[in-house]
Amino acid sequence: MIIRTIAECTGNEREIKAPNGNWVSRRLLLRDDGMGFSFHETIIHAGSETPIWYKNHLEAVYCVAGNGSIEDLATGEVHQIEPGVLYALDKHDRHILRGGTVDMKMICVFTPPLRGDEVHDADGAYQLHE
Ligand SMILES: CC(=O)NCC[C@H](N)C(=O)O
Repeated sequence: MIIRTIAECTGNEREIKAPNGNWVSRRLLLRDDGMGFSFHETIIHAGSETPIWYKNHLEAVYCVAGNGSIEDLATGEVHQIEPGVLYALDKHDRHILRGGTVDMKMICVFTPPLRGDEVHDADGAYQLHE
């Protein structure tokens, strides 16, 4: 059994900050934990705008605090995000994630699991690692 706290994933190699400052991700479960997915708490900063395209991963995201929106770039639809809202990128959906008036706290699950040091590339994707 794995027991891990958010404090243990803060201020060390499990905490990854976006190079552009838009988000911080605390990675509670990673590939080496052997669960088959990774599990993160991500803070999306208020007012930020991040184009994302996880072409190599599926991601589910559940909002537990704050507000913002997600724009589906295939349809142009914009969905508001607030606590209790989940979105799942089941089609590797290209999107723009926007922070709202206050920081958003999201719980994120990735499959395949992240190794831990990933940051977005120019397309807003994470690379796959062997
Ligand atoms: C919601 C989202 O994808 N934000 C970017 C960071 C990502 N969740 C991560 O934890 O690496």
